[in-house]
Amino acid sequence: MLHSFFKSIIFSESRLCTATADTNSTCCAVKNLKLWRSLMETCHVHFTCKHHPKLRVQLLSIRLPNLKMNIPVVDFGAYSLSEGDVTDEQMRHLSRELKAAFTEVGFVFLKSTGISQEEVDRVMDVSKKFFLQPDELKQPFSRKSFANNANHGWVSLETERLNPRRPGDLKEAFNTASLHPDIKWPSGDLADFQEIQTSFFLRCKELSLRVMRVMAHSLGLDPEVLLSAHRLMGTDKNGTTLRSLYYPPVDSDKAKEGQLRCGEHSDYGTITLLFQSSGGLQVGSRSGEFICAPSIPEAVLINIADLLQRWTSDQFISVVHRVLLPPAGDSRTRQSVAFFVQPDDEALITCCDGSNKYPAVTAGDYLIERFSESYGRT
Ligand SMILES: O=C(O)CCC(=O)C(=O)O
Ligand SMILES: [Fe+2]
Repeated sequence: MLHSFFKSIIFSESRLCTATADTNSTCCAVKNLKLWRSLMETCHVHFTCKHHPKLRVQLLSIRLPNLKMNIPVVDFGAYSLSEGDVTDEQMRHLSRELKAAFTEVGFVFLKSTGISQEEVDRVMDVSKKFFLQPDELKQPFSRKSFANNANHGWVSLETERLNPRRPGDLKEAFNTASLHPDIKWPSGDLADFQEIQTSFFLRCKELSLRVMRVMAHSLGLDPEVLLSAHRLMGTDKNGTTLRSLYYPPVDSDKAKEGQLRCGEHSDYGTITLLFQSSGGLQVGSRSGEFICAPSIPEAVLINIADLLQRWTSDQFISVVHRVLLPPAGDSRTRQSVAFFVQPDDEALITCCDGSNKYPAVTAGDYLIERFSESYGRT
């Protein structure tokens, strides 16, 4: 029976679906997952099997309760920061892999990027040293206290709500958003803070430019469409930010109702590069369920952010993610380092397929709007 045929597919994909057909027959089609996915995303579709052209199936109601989603792992060795340019064949291969990840999952682990674990550890160690100081010593570096860049600096515990419907996130952050020579940096025991943050920022910037080149290729675009909108990373005319995050031990009795380490959100800009000290990140599936993302040593987790989703007219998807509180009694801390790639403030983001699916917006205005949601309109 066609109905039971659907059921068997449904269970093998961990999805539920109700289907009816206008004829009774068995069918061997829909083996192609890609085709199946696009069917699943559209309600009330009619489907004709290529092996049984007379068979017409109508899917009536569709539920996607448990998409078993894996974040793909892609070897970026051919275009790692220690290599020169890629060959055409390597570019085609990487483009195919990144495109599949960014259109289907929105996240990818990149291995062999050229950024070493030692470099990541150095940023985490110096950041932790900063966070473990008393608040009075961190206060002079607070976000909003830097004249030339409103996003640069320290964000104290519970200040940001990445999900504005929840209490403030149980995390601290330090945003390196400006590399301007006038910026005041921690000194004394933290004399190497500036050098470590700055050099890591520049490494992430180089990797991002390479990833954007591959992404443009995968979309059949001139690489300049993306690259020319990211000329000013590291200046005060571009919102790109290297953010060190510190999640202190949590006393679950004291946490507020609904409070998380990092509330549900999608990122704002182009892409985000994420380095994690341990697991804890959860990524939303299309069904709305959250799946735990592993922490893979030496791999960089890269995700699509909202402006790039608009830019690509939803070809690349920006996916919601969060960090839960640790289980009761688990007093471990967590650290991560995120590099948020943002287009130049003045860059006008229009749909790259020429459609008007989203109105044009300048990257700077868009970012200010998103900050006002997560930090409150003050
Ligand atoms: O700490 C993490 O792993 C995730 C942080 C995050 O998603 C963010 O700050 O946007
Ligand atoms: Fe995020």
